[in-house]
This record gives sequence, C-alpha cells and structure tokens, in this order.
Amino acid sequence: MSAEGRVRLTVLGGYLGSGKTTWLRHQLHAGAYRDALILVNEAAETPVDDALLTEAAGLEVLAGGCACCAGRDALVALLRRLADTRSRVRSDDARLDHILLETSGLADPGAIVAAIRADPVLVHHMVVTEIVVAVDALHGAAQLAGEALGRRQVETADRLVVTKVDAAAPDDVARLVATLARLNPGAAVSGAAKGDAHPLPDHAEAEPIALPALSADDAPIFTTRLTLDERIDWPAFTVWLSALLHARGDDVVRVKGVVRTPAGRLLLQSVRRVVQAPERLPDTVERGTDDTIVVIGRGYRGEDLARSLARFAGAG
Ligand SMILES: Nc1nc2c(ncn2[C@@H]2O[C@H](COP(=O)(O)OP(=O)(O)OP(=O)(O)O)[C@@H](O)[C@H]2O)c(=O)[nH]1
Repeated sequence: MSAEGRVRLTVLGGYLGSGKTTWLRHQLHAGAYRDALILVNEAAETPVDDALLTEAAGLEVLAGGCACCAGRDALVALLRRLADTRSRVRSDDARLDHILLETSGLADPGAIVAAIRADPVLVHHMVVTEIVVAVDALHGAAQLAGEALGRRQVETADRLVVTKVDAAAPDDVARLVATLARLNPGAAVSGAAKGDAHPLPDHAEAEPIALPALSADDAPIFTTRLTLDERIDWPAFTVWLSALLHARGDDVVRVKGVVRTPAGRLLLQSVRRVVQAPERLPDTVERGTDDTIVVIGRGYRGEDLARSLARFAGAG
C-alpha cells in the first residue's frame, strides 16, 4: 500500500499501435504488475487487448470511449466503485493497492490524470505514481511531427519506453530518442523489443526531428466496426486488407480484431502499413466480440469501408 494508504495508479499510454499491450503482456509474464488490477480502455467498443493479457491477476475492460474524453465519466465511476469496494475490505492482504490503466491509443494521459485529481472522492483514494508512455520506433517520428496528441502523450510521461527497437534502423531510433529528450527532458527513456528490455543507440550526436507547429483542426480520428460473417472469403479478405493498407496506410492508422477462421481463432492487426502475422488465440474463450474488425483512422467514410469489403469479400 502507498505511504498515504491510497491506491497506486500507473497509467500506461502511447499512440495507437505503439506497443502498449505487447509491453504490458511481457511485464506481466516477467512478474511485474502482478499485484495490480489491470484496467484496459480501448477506443473501440469491441476490445481485443483483454484477450491478450491473460496473465493479469485481475482485469476489467472499459470499452467504447476514450477515458480522456467521451469515456471520462465511465472511468471515474469505475475508479470510484473500486475505491468504495476497497474501503469495505478488512484484510490488508485482500485489499487492492495497485491499478494499472492501459489507456486507448487516442488518450491524453495528462487529461486522465487531471480528471482523477479533480474528482473530490478519488483524490482521497488514489495516487498516480507513474505515467509510462510507449513510443513506436517505427512510427513515432511521424506521429510527433504530425499529431498533436503524439506530442502531448510524450510530454506528460514520467517514463518513455521506445518500442519496436528491433525493427527500426539505429540512426532513426537515435534521432527519435534525441527528439524525446528535447520534448520531455525529465523523463527516463528505455528501449524495448517485443516487450523485452533492449538497449538504445547513443543519441548524443543525433539531430532531433524537426517538429513543425501543428494546427488543432486536423480531421478527428474515428473508429469503424466491420462485422464478418461465415460467408467471408478469407483469401479475398486478406487481399482487401493489404490493398486498403497499401492505398490508405497513412489514413488507416490501426486495424485489429479477433476472427474465427478455418485456421482457428486469430488475432489480426496492423499499425499503418505494418501488418503483423496473425496470432493464434486459444479456441476456448470465444467472446461476443469475435469476428469484428475495428478500423481506426481518418480521411475516409466508415460506410465506404464496409461497402468495399462487402463487394470484395462477401461480408461487411
Ligand atoms: N517488431 C516489433 N513489433 C512490435 C513490438 N511491440 C509491438 N509490436 C507490434 O506492434 C503492433 C501493435 O502492438 P500492440 O502492443 O497491440 O500496441 P498497442 O499500443 O497496445 O495498440 P492499441 O491498444 O490498439 O493502441 C502489434 O502487431 C505488435 O506485435 C516490438 O517491440 N517489436
């Protein structure tokens, strides 16, 4: 328990697809955050991350609204409920002392922390002990250059974890680290490869990325759900997804979903144009949200995506 008797809250943030779940999954596997209740907030109404964080001691999902804006009241209500339940537990051993909130990739962790601090009940029960922000070594530079949200996330961090160091060129990583040091000189910065700690290249001589002024009126990022049914033609679906990302990979920021295919239950996901080989998930824990693909991005119409998929692969 924290010195003041309040619950410690760790906030794990970072842009869409930056590697938050991968990093947390690895931390849990290595024994970290084992005492914590994991709260997962996803931008989409159909969460996926909970299917991956199987080693969490306890897990709750806050779906269908980013906890820093549309889902803020739901987060505060959930934290109040947890605080209330905790206050009625008599045994020290059974009492909840640590919560880790994995935010949606669209969240500004600073706004979440402000909401908790501004709540007259929570302020007495919870203390934010660390804001960890994942920064994608492959896409972080573009996100910092082009997205105000990407910068805000970095600026609010206590600890920055540069993910995907295994997949990026060392010179690019060094420039990214130099940029992070300029944006948030106080934050500790470390590297990770698929969740494992990974050394970062020396950035002493690296030139930080130019960060142009950003206008606040970028089109908002939104979520589209595509429901797949048994008529789906899987090879055609794969071709459709590749073609979509090839043509619109700058607009389609993130795709993910759990689908039931002839090859088993698969997690499909991409970050911009980088598509991960499908990951096989256990068949035993089918969920109501299986067979829904969530597409997150801007610059297109959701109904056009569904129509295009239906025409191409027989569902949508
Ligand atoms: N090569 C490599 N790939 C990674 C690493 N970390 C994450 N990925 C991949 O990047 C993609 C996104 O990873 P996630 O961990 O789901 O990212 P996230 O931030 O939780 O995503 P959202 O919750 O949707 O914002 C997946 O395809 C991962 O396999 C890494 O360190 N190296």
